Amino acid sequence: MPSTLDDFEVMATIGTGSYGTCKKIRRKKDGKVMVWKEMEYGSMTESEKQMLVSEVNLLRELRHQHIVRYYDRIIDRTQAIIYIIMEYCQGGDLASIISRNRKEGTHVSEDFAWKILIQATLALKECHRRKNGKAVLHRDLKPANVFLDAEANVKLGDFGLARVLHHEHSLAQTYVGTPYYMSPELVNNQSYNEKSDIWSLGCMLYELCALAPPFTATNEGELKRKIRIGQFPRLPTQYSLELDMIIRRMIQVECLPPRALELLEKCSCENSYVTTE
Ligand SMILES: CN(C)CCCNS(=O)(=O)c1cccc(Nc2nc(OCC3CCCCC3)c3[nH]cnc3n2)c1
Repeated sequence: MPSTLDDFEVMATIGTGSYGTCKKIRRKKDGKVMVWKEMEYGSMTESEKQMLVSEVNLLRELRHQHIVRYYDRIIDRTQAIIYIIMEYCQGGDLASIISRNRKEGTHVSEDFAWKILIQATLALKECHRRKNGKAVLHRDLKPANVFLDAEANVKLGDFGLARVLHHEHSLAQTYVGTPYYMSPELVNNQSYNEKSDIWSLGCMLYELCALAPPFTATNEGELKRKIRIGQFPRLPTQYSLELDMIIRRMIQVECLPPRALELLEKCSCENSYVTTE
């Protein structure tokens, strides 16, 4: 029996992203707390709607302890809105942690940084594991898309939605924001691939620790130049050389960054945080 909007009650609006609004909801039949993301599709062309359908179908296939679980979708054809129903992450997002640390002049611990690194890399490994020849790329890895559950375990969110967003009519096209995590492939107008996700993950982990992205600039041209050069400061000295080195491996221009699997092999000799899969 497909879900309908009446099966849920809205508890609160969590926020609005580049694709629409995210609301905290409760399923009436059992009280389970979830979220739904509302996306208007009225201005999409047929091919863009097809892309949306295929991205949502890909979300349905992603089942992993460190990826936000997709539960269902409801299509309201009268309002041309699709509601994507997903797992609620009680711990919020990393963007909120970074902005709080910036304000208070504090830093996440080394243990926390390793935990996020390993769990997010496990999530990417799962997505990049080719399923019938088609890897699922995130395409928009950033602190606002990395959530935490009640035990501060990573839940990677909003997979694939970025591709839907960058259709020519979407609001996201007018979405402002400097692309600090732009990978060398994108700087050189090459196609986005798994290693672009790893590059963005490295930039995100760097910002989690240093409270600033590795590459900053006042305009896109300067940012692209800095990314091509690929030099950035070491993490704050409270963080180990090992952590700095592994993040540096992910943000490498000359030789492409490692794949998720290579990273995890490297982590397993560094730390005992690697969760058993
Ligand atoms: C824009 N900011 C001020 C955000 C304020 C809100 N803080 S926060 O740190 O995201 C926060 C606070 C408490 C709970 C949750 N849980 C949560 N949030 C999601 O998306 C948030 C949404 C992402 C796009 C932009 C708008 C917000 C989820 N997606 C799938 N499961 C989700 N669980 C998040």
